[in-house]
Amino acid sequence: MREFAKNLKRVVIKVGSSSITHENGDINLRKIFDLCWQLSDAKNHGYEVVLVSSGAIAAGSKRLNLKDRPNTTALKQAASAVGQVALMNTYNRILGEFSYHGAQILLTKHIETDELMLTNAKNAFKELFNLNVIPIINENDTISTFEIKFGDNDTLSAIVSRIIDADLLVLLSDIDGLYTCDPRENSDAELIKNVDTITEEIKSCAQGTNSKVGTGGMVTKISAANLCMEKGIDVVLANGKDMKIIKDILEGKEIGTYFRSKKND
Ligand SMILES: Nc1ncnc2c1ncn2[C@@H]1O[C@H](COP(=O)(O)OP(=O)(O)O)[C@@H](O)[C@H]1O
Ligand SMILES: N[C@@H](CCC(=O)OP(=O)(O)O)C(=O)O
Repeated sequence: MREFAKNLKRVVIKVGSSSITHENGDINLRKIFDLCWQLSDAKNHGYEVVLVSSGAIAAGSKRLNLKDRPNTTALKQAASAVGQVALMNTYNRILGEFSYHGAQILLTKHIETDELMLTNAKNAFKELFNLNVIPIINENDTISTFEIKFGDNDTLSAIVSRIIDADLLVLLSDIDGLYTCDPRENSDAELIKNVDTITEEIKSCAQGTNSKVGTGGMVTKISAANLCMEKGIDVVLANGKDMKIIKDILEGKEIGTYFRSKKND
C-alpha cells in the first residue's frame, strides 16, 4: 500500500480529453457517468474531491461540426466556449443522480502569482468544500493564449493542488503511466512505477502526444508532478480507461506511476 493512503483527505483528479471524449470529440457519456459515480463514491467515503476536466475544445468542435481540431487560437477559444457548456451540463446532470452538485471554476495558471485573485479563489474553494459541492475546473480558454496552444490542464491541475493544499493529484490519461519512452512509438518501453525525484533522465523519457484530442503528452505531466512534489503533494499518473481505478488509487494500490513527494521521508 502506498504511504499517502493512510491520511488521504483532499484529492484533485485530472482527466484528459482522451479519457472523456470519443475519438471524434463527442462527449463519452459512459465515461462521464463512471467518473461521476467514482467521484460521488469518494465523497461518500469522506474524501474531498476536486475534478480538473479537459474536453471543452474537443466537445465544442464536434458540436459545431468542425471537420478537424481547430488550429487557430480564436477558433479553439470559440469551440471551448461551446463545449464547456455541454461538458458542465453533462457533469451536473449525472452528478445530480448521485445527489451532488458540480461547480464550474474557470482559472488560468497565473492565479498563483496574483495575490488578490489567489485569496479569492482560496476562499471560494473553502466554501465549496463546506457546502459539500464538487468543484470542476477547466482553463479559462477565452482569456488564455499560451495555455490554449499547449493545452496545459496538467499544469493547471498541479496549481489547483497547490492552492487548495491537496494531499494527492491523480492524473488520468490514455496510458498506464510514465514509460521509459512513448510505448506507442517503441515496443521496448517499460513502465516506471516509482519516481522519487524528477531527474534529467526522467525528463528525457517524456515525449509529446500524437493523440487527436490530447495535447501536452508526458512533458506537461512531468512538469505538473514536479510542481506538486516541491510542495509535498504526491502524484499518481494512471490510465483512465476504467474509472474504477480511482477507488484503487485512493486506497493506495500500486497502480500506474507514483511520484512520491519528500513529505514521505
Ligand atoms: N514516456 C512516455 N510514457 C507514456 N506516454 C508517453 C510518453 N511520452 C509520450 N507519451 C504519450 O503521451 C500520451 C498522453 O498524453 P495526452 O495525449 O496529452 O493525454 P491526455 O489527454 O490524457 O492529457 C500517451 O498516449 C503517449 O502517446
Ligand atoms: N481547456 C482545454 C484543455 C486542453 C487540455 O489540456 O487537454 P488535455 O491534454 O486533453 O488535458 C479543453 O478543455 O479543451
